[in-house]
Amino acid sequence: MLAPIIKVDAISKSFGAFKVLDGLSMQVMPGEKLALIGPSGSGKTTILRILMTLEKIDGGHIQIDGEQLYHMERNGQLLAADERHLAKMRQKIGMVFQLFNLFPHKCVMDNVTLAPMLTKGMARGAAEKRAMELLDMVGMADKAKAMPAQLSGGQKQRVAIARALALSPKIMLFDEVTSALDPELVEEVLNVMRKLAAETDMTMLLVTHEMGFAHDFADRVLFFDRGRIVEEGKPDEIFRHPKQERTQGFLKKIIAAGHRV
Ligand SMILES: Nc1ncnc2c1ncn2[C@@H]1O[C@H](COP(=O)(O)OP(=O)(O)OP(=O)(O)O)[C@@H](O)[C@H]1O
Repeated sequence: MLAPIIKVDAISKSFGAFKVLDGLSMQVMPGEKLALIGPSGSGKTTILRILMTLEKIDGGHIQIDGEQLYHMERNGQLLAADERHLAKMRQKIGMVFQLFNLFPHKCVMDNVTLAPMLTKGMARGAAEKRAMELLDMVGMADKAKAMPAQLSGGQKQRVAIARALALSPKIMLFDEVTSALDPELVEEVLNVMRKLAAETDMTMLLVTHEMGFAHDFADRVLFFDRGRIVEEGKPDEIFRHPKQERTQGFLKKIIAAGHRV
């Protein structure tokens, strides 16, 4: 039996008095392509940031690739995080953000090679060779010497994807990666993600408001509402035959706004 690569068990997370995640549990199998959908503020970004260790949890358990991310005390409190352990776990995961977050003063090539050289001690030559393969894969090999400011949003995002892949993660997290793009640039980024999904066996989690893409891309769709997963299923089940009223209401609004689901 294949074991889940991500196991989230009853986690909670509050920002001040506001409970963003409320006993959230989910499991992801290796190689699965998951879409996380749901209303604004339902906790989708927060769970990705937690998996990436950019946010800590208040309670619950997370296992990634067979190892606990955090250790808890008996009373359920988080023990002080072991930074070396977290750094090791973080290398299993790549994340692409809505706003690219490229290093503005570094060229495309240096953006991609920095992490492998710094965190894995990779030699420059090997890091550049790998970076060129990745830039080629996202169609950006001819821009290796360009600075981020010279690129379109779609090009920046494709570089950000190459950069996230440079540490050869087992899991890739995509947080609304096309939301900040002009409409005509969305497709070039989605095409890279389609290619990644088709050509690699990476586990991919995608937070998106592009329901049409979520439908085509995902093996399984999770519908989030108020910090919990209210419904999950295959794309056709969720998009064509949602069972829960809240899922139905959410999709109705999306369709009424003229979007494809
Ligand atoms: N660092 C933070 N400090 C305070 N509040 C936060 C922080 N991060 C997120 N929140 C709040 O937590 C809630 C959930 O945010 P989250 O970004 O996870 O939702 P989301 O489902 O991804 O929404 P969206 O689709 O709008 O991105 C929001 O109300 C947000 O304002």
